[in-house]
Amino acid sequence: MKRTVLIVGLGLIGGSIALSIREEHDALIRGFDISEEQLKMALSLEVIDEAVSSIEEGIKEADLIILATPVLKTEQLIGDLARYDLKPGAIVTDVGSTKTRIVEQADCLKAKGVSFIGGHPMAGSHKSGVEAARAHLFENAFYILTPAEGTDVRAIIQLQNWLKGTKATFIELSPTQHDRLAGAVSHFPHIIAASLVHQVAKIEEEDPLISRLAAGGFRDITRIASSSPTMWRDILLHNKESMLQLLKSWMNEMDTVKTMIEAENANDIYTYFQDAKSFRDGLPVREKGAIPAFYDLFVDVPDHPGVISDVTSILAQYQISLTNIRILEIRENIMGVLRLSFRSEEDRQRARLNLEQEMYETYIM
Ligand SMILES: NC(=O)C1=CN([C@@H]2O[C@H](COP(=O)(O)OP(=O)(O)OC[C@H]3O[C@@H](n4cnc5c(N)ncnc54)[C@H](O)[C@@H]3O)[C@@H](O)[C@H]2O)C=CC1
Ligand SMILES: O=C(O)C(=O)Cc1ccc(O)cc1
Repeated sequence: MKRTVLIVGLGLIGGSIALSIREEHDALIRGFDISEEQLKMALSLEVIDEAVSSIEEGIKEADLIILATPVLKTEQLIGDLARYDLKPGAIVTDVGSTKTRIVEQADCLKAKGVSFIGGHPMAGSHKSGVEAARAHLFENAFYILTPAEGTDVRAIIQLQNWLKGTKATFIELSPTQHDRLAGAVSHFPHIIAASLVHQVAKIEEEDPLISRLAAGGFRDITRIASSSPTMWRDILLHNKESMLQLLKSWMNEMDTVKTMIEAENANDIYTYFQDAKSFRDGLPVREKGAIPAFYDLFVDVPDHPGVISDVTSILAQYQISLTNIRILEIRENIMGVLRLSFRSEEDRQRARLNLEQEMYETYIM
């Protein structure tokens, strides 16, 4: 019997995840959306195999449940799930742009015999809706997972396996670190983009010519102001503390700029732009986000059933979390290589030590 996936919220992200799962798994993909129109569109674009008429109907058989709604809704839906019967061993995840409140709320699923693992694919677009969904939307992007302490490592690996069609790079962060970093590189820039647009809209009331001149840099920096207001309202409300801290330091920053201009301090103004240019020019280009590198360990493995579960159970025994596992070059009767990715250098070294004690050959490139 085919394994079953339920996607709740069939918009840009829910639709893209569904398409990426389809690329790698022969699973039955069912979907639910409060918008009848999105649901019909998802069916006709073959993003899902079946529509369900309620979440309760969809979850009974689901091995994997993906919540892909705006984050306040996701928080509420997790509370609803706790009142239903879920399939034992099922994995529940979300794709929300914030993590702390969602992971806290998911505490209520702990007694349900399922694993909740928070997730955030760090790529997307200002477009909404299933018609914009693409299987390769997340390729080369970071996909952040925020498992709560004590989450079964096997469930994390299973989830990464479900999501391997995204071709994203998985990293694990704590929910608070996630919200602090995503707050600065993703959430706060949306406030700035919207405020620049508001500023120009106000000027337009006096001089309508301005919007015809608003091209080039203004268009680049404000593209994200065309994103879904519902989604960004929810994100700001969820990540309130980070937003307030960032607003405070932003205002200090603007005061510094104001002082430099008032004083006509040419050197300081030059340095301000030069330092920003150097930092921006040095951002990683391959990845779609600016998150630090992860730590890979390569392990030679024989072509033998059970070898992967042996490696992962050694790591689990020493409570070392993996952020990614990939099999490289496995062919019949030939030694293969496992690439294990860790969150920190310390985790990588501990993994190396313990695997070598169990006679595995490891190396770092
Ligand atoms: N848009 C982006 O670039 C990214 C968005 N995210 C996160 O992904 C989530 C979804 O965002 P998008 O797909 O962009 O939004 P979207 O607006 O394209 O899709 C959201 C869908 O959820 C549905 N929905 C709302 N309430 C519902 C409910 N109670 N039950 C069932 N369906 C419901 C809507 O009808 C809509 O079809 C959000 O939490 C967002 O923070 C994460 C990464 C990137
Ligand atoms: O359009 C863009 O560049 C985005 O900002 C996409 C995006 C939106 C929300 C996220 O949580 C992650 C990425």
